[in-house]
Amino acid sequence: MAAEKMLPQIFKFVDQNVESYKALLKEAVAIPSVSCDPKYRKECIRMAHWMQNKLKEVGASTELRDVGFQTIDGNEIQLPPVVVGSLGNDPKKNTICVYGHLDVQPALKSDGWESEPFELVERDNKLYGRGATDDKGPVLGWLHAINAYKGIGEELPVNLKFIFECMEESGSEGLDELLMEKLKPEGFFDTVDYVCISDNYWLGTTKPCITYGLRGISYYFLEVECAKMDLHSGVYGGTVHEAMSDLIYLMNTLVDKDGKILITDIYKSVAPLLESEKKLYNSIDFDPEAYRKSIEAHKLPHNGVKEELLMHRWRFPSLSLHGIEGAAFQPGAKTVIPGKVIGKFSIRIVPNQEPEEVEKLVFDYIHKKWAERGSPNKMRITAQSGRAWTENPDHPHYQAAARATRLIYQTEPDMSREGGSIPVTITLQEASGRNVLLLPMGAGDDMAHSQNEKLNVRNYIEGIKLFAAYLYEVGKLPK
Ligand SMILES: NCC(=O)N[C@@H](Cc1c[nH]cn1)C(=O)O
Ligand SMILES: [Zn+2]
Ligand SMILES: [Zn+2]
Repeated sequence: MAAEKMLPQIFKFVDQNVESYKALLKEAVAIPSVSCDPKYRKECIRMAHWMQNKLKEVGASTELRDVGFQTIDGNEIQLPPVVVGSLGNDPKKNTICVYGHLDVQPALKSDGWESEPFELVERDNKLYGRGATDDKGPVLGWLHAINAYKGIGEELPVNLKFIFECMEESGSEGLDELLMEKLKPEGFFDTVDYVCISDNYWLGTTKPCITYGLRGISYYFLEVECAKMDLHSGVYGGTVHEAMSDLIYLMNTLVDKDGKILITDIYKSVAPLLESEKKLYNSIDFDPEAYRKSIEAHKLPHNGVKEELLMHRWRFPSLSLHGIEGAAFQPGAKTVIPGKVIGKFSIRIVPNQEPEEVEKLVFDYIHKKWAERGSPNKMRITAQSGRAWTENPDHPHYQAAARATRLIYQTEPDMSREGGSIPVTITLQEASGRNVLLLPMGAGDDMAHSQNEKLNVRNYIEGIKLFAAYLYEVGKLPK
């Protein structure tokens, strides 16, 4: 069927099935697949099985690939399997490899959610729930787009390959090895022509974008131990070198009040800013004041200048302090000296910083500061890292995605980069040797990782249409 007829029929089909799309997202959100907490590991495994069944229902052949174990505090814990699948193998059609993740960040109602985080609730045309936008909604979007072709009795315009994991929020453990040491030698990528990931967001709330860069992440666990147990501060205070004081000292040496990272030589390998690149930021649709208001921040750094803010989000590294395990974080005046505390911080790394080089700089710096501190306590630092990624946005693949976006949103998408990280992106680029593209579904105010994460009904539904149109446009690219 010609495009002029087929796509409108698909869009109509999507509009007629909105309630079933919401119901499926509700089912997915109800599985608390929190990957960072071993307590929820069974749920991550359940999530992988759930996804495998959903893929089977759309006709894909699938398998669950074992990626082994993770060591936490000396204990081996089973990693969730990776869902690998394929749908169609017509040699005349292009093949797209779609990646997404079904694990989520932790969430408790008591963190400040207005409703239960693992119960999808609709308020004001927004679907609230942990994972709604990151990344369960977009992953389900692919299933719905495939189903829409089936629903109107049309063949898919492309072959599809799928990689869905349940450990992305925790460093994608085991996935790189699966891709490079198993799937690639087995020939999984031999037929892949394009790679597409929908796991990021628009820059703002109205204008769609297509994304060609991600920062990497280098995440640190900084542990200080002063005693084998927690101690009464009235009984022991004044008689021990406290772990928490040491940790706060170390953490306070990392970054200044304006966000400048204080680690020696950390900026040395950051790619220099080219004159041609500077111009790109100018044309991006980004309103610093609306951004400030959306997070209710008092003042933005870099004097709130749009270009500076975008550069510090996309192409310069940033260091964030995340929290302290073992600290008394609950309400109330707990008078304890923690025996062991683990400080958590991360650096979003950028081209041309390599994780190994950054880790070495951080370890050397922390050991130097520790020596200066002269504490008798035990200190240990460990890291897990993923690389930054950039792609060529002038590729026909990006032009196809731009055509699909224009069709759905009647506007030219911004070509954006993203401050967040999806560690496997660069591995997919290397494993396939193909152009990789990020096609976001959600809006910039979706509050992924935060309280009251949501996905606008409009973004979900138009996003499904966008995926269907993208499949069509890539189907038209020369083989
Ligand atoms: N939507 C992508 C995303 O949120 N990725 C995480 C990845 C992560 C978390 N911990 C280590 N890596 C991110 O925080 O960017
Ligand atoms: Zn994500
Ligand atoms: Zn995330």
